Amino acid sequence: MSHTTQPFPATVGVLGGGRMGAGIAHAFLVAGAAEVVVVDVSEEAAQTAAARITKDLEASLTRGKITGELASWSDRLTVTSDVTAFCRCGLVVEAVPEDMTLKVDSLRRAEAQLGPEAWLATNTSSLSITSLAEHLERPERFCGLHFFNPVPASKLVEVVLAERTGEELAALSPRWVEALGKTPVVVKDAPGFASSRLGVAIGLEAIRMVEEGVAAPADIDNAMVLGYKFPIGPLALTDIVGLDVRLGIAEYLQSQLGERFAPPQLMRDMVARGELGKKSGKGFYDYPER
Ligand SMILES: NC(=O)c1ccc[n+]([C@@H]2O[C@H](COP(=O)([O-])OP(=O)(O)OC[C@H]3O[C@@H](n4cnc5c(N)ncnc54)[C@H](O)[C@@H]3O)[C@@H](O)[C@H]2O)c1
Repeated sequence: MSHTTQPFPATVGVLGGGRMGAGIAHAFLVAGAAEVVVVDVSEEAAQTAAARITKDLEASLTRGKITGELASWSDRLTVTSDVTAFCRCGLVVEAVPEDMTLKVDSLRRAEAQLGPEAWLATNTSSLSITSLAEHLERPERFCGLHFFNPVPASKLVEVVLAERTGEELAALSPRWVEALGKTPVVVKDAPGFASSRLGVAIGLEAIRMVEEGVAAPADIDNAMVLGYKFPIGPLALTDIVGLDVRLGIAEYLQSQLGERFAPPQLMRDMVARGELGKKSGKGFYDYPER
């Protein structure tokens, strides 16, 4: 697939090559970006990110989602700890951990490398895009692109428009999402956007039900899957997202929307014990083979 047919910039940057960043890099590569530049915090983290993206590409090849030699994809991928590599990007998507101070610092460092015509986006799950934009030089060129996990298999991307997001970007960004083969949902910047607010509320209530001994995790999940046609139960989904990630989002929503988002003690205890869900091998369920 040629990048020239795509509405997104030919060279796309991703800041933070963790679970989401690697998936976002994979999505732009597969959709035909001429180059994807991933920047992580250290050389070691960059190597881990490169291995993660290569593994995703191999999986897509094995499943027949993409065809050709691995090299034809990996040759268009640059992974580095040097943020100046963003200077050739027309769009950078930030995907560092969910921490306001870290996000502001990271976005400012990325923006400083970009040309005046380049676009900047954040993959934050819950932080205010309008508040993040206050720290940027060009807030009109900044929006939220909220990808879902796992990125290759997820069809949804929330396009979050902040108060100062410009009209040009508001018109362009949903077209980028469509070019990735995904469906854009355009939302106004509000705590939790359209998805996390409701998804986290259901997840927290399910955890409170485990805490109160109402039912076992599998029974709570089955009630929603079989009774309400959820594709996956709220506790299994919390395991996939990561309890630590969800705890951070819940704390933020609590601060913005009130006590109904207060994280249950069980959730705090599990995070403190390192039971983070699928990625740690244990959450509400056990994952012997990660
Ligand atoms: N995990 C999910 O299900 C999910 C879904 C949607 C959105 N998000 C959001 O995506 C973002 C990333 O989440 P994740 O699950 O990929 O986290 P993660 O911990 O897997 O990855 C974060 C990456 O950022 C890197 N990093 C840390 N500090 C950095 C810095 N200063 N500069 C560059 N890189 C740095 C880390 O080394 C790591 O590779 C968060 O904002 C999260 O809320 C997560």
